[in-house]
Amino acid sequence: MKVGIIGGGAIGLLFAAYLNRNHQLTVYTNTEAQAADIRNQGIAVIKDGETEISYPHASSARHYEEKLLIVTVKQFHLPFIFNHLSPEEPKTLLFLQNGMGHIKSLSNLKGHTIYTGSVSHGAEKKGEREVQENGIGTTIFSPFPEGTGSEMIESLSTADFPFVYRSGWYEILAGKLLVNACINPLTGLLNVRNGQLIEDPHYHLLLKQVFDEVFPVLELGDEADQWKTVEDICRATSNNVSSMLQDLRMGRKTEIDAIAGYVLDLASDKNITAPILSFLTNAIKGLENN
Ligand SMILES: NC(=O)C1=CN([C@@H]2O[C@H](COP(=O)(O)OP(=O)(O)OC[C@H]3O[C@@H](n4cnc5c(N)ncnc54)[C@H](OP(=O)(O)O)[C@@H]3O)[C@@H](O)[C@H]2O)C=CC1
Ligand SMILES: CC(C)(CO)C(=O)C(=O)O
Repeated sequence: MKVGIIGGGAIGLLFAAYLNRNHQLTVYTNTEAQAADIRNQGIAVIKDGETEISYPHASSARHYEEKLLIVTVKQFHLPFIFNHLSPEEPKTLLFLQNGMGHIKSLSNLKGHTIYTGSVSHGAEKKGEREVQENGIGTTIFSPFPEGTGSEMIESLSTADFPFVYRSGWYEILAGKLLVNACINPLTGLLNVRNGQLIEDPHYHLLLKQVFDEVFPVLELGDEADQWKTVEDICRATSNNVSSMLQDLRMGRKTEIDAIAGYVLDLASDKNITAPILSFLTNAIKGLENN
């Protein structure tokens, strides 16, 4: 099957390399220079010190031919992508962004079949055509705002790179948002790997304070279960540099607005104050500026 991946970042490169094993892949990059690099030298996936190269097609075109497109750009790139997707013929679109800042605008994207995805793979971009795999996870996909499964997306699934269908996009995305709102700003501010948030007793306390503020805003399931999930993810991704810390280290804009900003807006709608999250948001924005 022909599959297009929009965005040649950490997640885009990882997905392109894995899916290219069984499908005809095209990675749509932001720049022609990156597309040429990928066409000439392939994508290098570094895992446990070993490097594997794969050769999907790459293009910097803004017209996407494939019926299935996986969108792996950051939240703040999406308005540009939406402008190019709107006039396209009906397609199946799978959006893999963390956070929920994009949810309102997805409703304005008419004519396409839309799925949201929650990704638990860990990936770190090491160069224009190099990605380090920090633990393979799962992609949970859900129809948005409602619908059924997708044979096309299901056919991507393999034992070592699974795609799992679950209805109920809100619970899936809000569950991931809770995790990201707790882990990403703190790791960004403290400049620590995810595992340190539970290994150091002081950081662990800070993590719990953020959780106690975010949980009542999102109103998600059982509190003890959700707290355990946050701790488990810190443990499972203990060597990961969170995507927010990666962005800060590379001098890039972070997804703080799509993650903490979304929670703060929701808190304000519900008349809940969230001073710790507000503090963290300003700290991250200050770090972005500097
Ligand atoms: N990395 C991870 O482990 C995880 C990431 N995610 C989510 O996945 C999404 C992507 O993350 P990640 O891959 O780390 O981010 P990156 O910043 O590494 O990648 C985003 C890519 O999109 C490219 N891009 C920007 N605009 C366009 C455009 N118009 N057309 C084509 N490409 C474009 C960027 O190019 P350029 O660099 O030239 O701007 C960049 O290569 C995020 O929303 C993140 O929250 C979710 C789970 C884990
Ligand atoms: C789950 C976590 C925190 C893993 O690093 C992540 O999604 C991210 O870094 O954005």
